[in-house]
Amino acid sequence: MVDTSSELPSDATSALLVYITTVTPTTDSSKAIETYLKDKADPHYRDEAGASLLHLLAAKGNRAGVTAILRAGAQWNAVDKAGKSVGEYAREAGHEELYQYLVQEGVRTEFLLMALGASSTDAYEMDEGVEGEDEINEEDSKASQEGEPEEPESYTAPSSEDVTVAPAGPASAHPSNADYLSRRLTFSQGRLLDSDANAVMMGWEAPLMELHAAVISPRPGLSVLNVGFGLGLIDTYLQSHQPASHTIIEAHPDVYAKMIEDGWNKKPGVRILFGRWQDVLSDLEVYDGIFFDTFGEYYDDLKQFHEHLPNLLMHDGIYSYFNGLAGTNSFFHDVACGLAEADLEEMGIHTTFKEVVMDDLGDETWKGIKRAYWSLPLYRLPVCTFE
Ligand SMILES: C[S@@+](CC[C@H](N)C(=O)[O-])C[C@H]1O[C@@H](n2cnc3c(N)ncnc32)[C@H](O)[C@@H]1O
Repeated sequence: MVDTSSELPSDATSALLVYITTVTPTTDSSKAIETYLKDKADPHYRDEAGASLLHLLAAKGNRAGVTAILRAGAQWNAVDKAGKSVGEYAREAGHEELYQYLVQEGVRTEFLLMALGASSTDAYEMDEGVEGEDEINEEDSKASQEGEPEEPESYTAPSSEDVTVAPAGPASAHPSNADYLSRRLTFSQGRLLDSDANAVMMGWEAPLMELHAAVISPRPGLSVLNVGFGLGLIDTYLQSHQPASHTIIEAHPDVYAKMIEDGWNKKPGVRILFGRWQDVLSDLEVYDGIFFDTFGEYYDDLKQFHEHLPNLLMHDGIYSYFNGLAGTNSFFHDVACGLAEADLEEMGIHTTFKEVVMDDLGDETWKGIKRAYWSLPLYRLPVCTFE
C-alpha cells in the first residue's frame, strides 16, 4: 500500500481543490466539477489529513458537488486519518440537510450492493465487538463495487491502534462466529467477556433490555423467542412479563452451562435450544414477540435472520433487535439503521425507531475492555411489525 498523501496534486486537481474550497456552491457546481474531472483531476485525491474531495465538499455544504463526485466514483463511506466520516464533516459544518442526503446515499449504495451480493456491510459488527470493526470497510467497498480487490489510491488507512474510530480491516481478518464460540468466557462484575477481553454483554445495557422486553412482550400470556442469552438480562425481564412460552437460543457452551447452573431450564415456560440460531431453525415455532442479539456476527447474519421472520413471527407479532450497529459513529449508525429498515421493508415488515436518550457511559465502563462499542447519545430501539 503506497501512501501518496504528501504528493503534490496535479494541476487539474489543484484547480479543483481551489474551486471546492473558495467558490460558493450553486447548482452549477456539479457541471464545473465534472469539467475538472474531465480535465483529469483526481476524484480520489486526499489531503494531508486524509480528507477526500467528498469530505471537503460535504464541509462546504456543496450538495451539487457531492452528487457529482459520488457519480465519479467517490466512496460515501470514506474516513479521514482521524476516522471522521463525510457525514460528520457535513454535520459539524451545520449542513444537516446534506448530512441526511449522505445517509440516504449510503443506504441506497449499500442496498444496491446487497442486492448484487457485493455489500461491504460485513464490517458492521452486530453488537459488542472487536476493535476497529464497526464501520463499513471503504477498501472492501470499493473492491466490491468494481468486482476485484484494489489498493487504496492515495491514503494509507491508520491502524486500529492509531485511532479510536478506524476503518475496518479486511472482513477475513474478523474473528468468525465459530472463533468466538471456541473461546472461554468469564462472567464477572456484571460483564460477560471472552478470552480476548471483548465484551460479549455488559450490565449498562440492562435499561435497554428492559425496554426491548416491554416492546416484544407487552402483556402476559404471549409466546416469545430470544436469540442470544448473554447475561440473561432480557430473559429476566421477559420472565417478569409472564409469557405462556419463552424460547431461548444460545450457542456458547459456557453460557449454556451457566444457564443450567442458574436453573433457567426449570423456569416457567422456558425452552432452551442449545446451538447456533442458524442450526436450530427447524425447532422453532411461530411467536408473538422475537428479540435478536447475538455476538461475533455481522450485518449479513442479521439480514439472514430477518429473512426467516415471515415464518417465525405472528401476523400481529412484534420483532426487535439490539441496535448496536456501528455504535460509535452516528453517520455509519444512521446508514445501518436505514439499511436494516429498507431490508425489512422488502419483507413487508415496517420499522419504527423509539428514541432512547443515553447517558455518557464514561471511561470507567470500558476499563479492561478491548473496545468501547457504544458512544452515541441516542439509542434507536427498533419496533418491527408486519404492515
Ligand atoms: C450480546 S449477548 C446477548 C445479551 C442478551 N440480550 C442479554 O440481555 O443479556 C449475545 C449472546 O449471543 C450468543 N450467540 C452468539 N452467536 C450466536 C448464534 N449464532 N446463535 C445463537 N446464539 C449466539 C452469545 O454466546 C451470547 O450469549
